[in-house]
Amino acid sequence: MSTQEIDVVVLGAGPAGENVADRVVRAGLSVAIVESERAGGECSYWACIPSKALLRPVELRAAADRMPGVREVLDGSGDGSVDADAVLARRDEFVHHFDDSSQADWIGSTGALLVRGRGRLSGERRVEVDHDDGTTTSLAATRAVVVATGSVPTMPPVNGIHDVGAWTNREATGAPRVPGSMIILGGGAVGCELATAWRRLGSSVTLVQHGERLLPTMEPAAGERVLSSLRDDGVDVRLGTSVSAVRRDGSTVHATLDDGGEVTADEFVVAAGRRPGTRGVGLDTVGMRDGDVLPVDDTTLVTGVDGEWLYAVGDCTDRAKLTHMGKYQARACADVIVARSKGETAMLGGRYAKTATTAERTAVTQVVFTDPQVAAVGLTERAARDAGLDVESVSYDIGSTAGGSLQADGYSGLATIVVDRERRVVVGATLVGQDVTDMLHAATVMVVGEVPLERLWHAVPSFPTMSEVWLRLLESYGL
Ligand SMILES: Cc1cc2nc3c(=O)[nH]c(=O)nc-3n(C[C@H](O)[C@H](O)[C@H](O)COP(=O)(O)OP(=O)(O)OC[C@H]3O[C@@H](n4cnc5c(N)ncnc54)[C@H](O)[C@@H]3O)c2cc1C
Ligand SMILES: NC(=O)c1ccc[n+]([C@@H]2O[C@H](COP(=O)([O-])OP(=O)(O)OC[C@H]3O[C@@H](n4cnc5c(N)ncnc54)[C@H](O)[C@@H]3O)[C@@H](O)[C@H]2O)c1
Repeated sequence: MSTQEIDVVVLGAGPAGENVADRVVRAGLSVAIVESERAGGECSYWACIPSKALLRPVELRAAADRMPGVREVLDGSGDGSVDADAVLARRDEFVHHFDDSSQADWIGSTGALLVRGRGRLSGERRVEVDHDDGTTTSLAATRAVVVATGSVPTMPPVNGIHDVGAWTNREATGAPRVPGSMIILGGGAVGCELATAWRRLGSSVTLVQHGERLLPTMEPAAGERVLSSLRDDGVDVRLGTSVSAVRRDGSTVHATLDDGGEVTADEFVVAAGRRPGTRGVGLDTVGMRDGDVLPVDDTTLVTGVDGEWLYAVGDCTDRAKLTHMGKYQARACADVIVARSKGETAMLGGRYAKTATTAERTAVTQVVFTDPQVAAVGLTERAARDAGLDVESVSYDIGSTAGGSLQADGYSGLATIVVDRERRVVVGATLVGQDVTDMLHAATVMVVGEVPLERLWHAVPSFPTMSEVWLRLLESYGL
């Protein structure tokens, strides 16, 4: 078997891997990117894109129902209904009917070489790719190997879970028709978004979350408001319990809850978190354990492996498992590889060097597309206190701004900032409400820029927009 030499080999053509490849090629290095399923990764076909394609129509319909003069001309029903078949058809367009040729063409257009097959490390700077036809390609990376193999769903220890045809995010975002009913296990972002979408598309939904809160890593108000909205929609939310056993009896799944109760449905959906997709990736050939998280430093270099040649980006690092954060890591990773290849290592230092993933620790951003939406950046009050910061948080009702009251009748929303009292800067912000997603970036700039409150005072929000809430928050803090 001959070995092909190439500067950089990337394992996995999800959003993180693709972005490393694109940026490294643009800097003049040669790149092979290995993909075992579809170019574009989980995000494009079974995660971000199809879920948002399901959510946007039901969100828009709910917004229209909050707007007199619009709701009356829709269909007169005012019941929040949408044409589910049309929604599913549009979802199918967004995932290109699972055809990845346009993504593959894009990779080709960057100048990177797309290698179809399952890649695995086979020692220092070596990668072997097993193809479907039984052949193997051997690659030698002269500069670097980047692992970007994403994540896979966690299957909790529930008796019978492997025998009931449980759905993961794949079946749950790709369902060809609206299921009559479903039980969703897990009340994180996946569980809450799927419950919102499928309930409003017509399914009966039971959501089981073992903690006392939905969206437990976010500010408490986020989970509380999403809980209240899901219950108003008719979702049966069970908090503080889990499923101990499941069994399928014909078309019905029976789930036994920890408290002894039983719920039944057509489908059982697992949304209980994700673990790094590193099984069979050959980590054992470079001194790590197969299936482990890939620990990285702030420059995305894998720690504990000598020679500065192995990097990891995206979900497989088990940091913030979000597409945009994976792409942020990817940009840093590419620039680090290029800098090392040119011997320009002096530029690698510094908290705000382009090659540092500082925001991973201080300014992770996330939008959960429930109704209300939740948009958050940086630290929650609790996380800030746990980090030893002296903080105070203030909240303001977005519906009390003129922009909020114009946005929808009875607009309900809450904005919260977490202020570092000593430095007088915002270290975290959370917005909960209709149409708040695009307000997040203002908060992100505040947090990353560490803009002092006294300077923020001069960032005058336009009237009448919901951004006036930023001014009201400063006033509430005492400015
Ligand atoms: C239902 C759902 C909704 C989500 N919604 C959002 C959202 O709205 N916004 C957001 O920011 N994030 C969202 N996420 C998270 C987001 O999908 C992930 O953070 C993102 O896909 C991670 O990108 P990645 O490139 O690290 O991995 P992936 O997208 O998982 O891509 C990894 C790629 O590597 C390939 N691969 C794996 N092993 C090998 C191998 N050995 N050889 C070759 N190729 C291999 C895989 O086939 C895959 O194509 C959502 C997740 C889920 C489950
Ligand atoms: N819009 C977005 O940004 C978006 C949307 C979906 C997913 N994602 C990302 O994808 C990743 C995976 O999301 P997720 O929601 O699957 O994971 P998660 O870890 O965020 O949430 C899983 C939830 O399931 C609960 N849980 C775990 N085991 C359970 C059990 N046995 N019984 C009952 N509840 C149980 C946990 O308490 C937790 O609340 C996350 O990192 C998330 O941020 C992002």
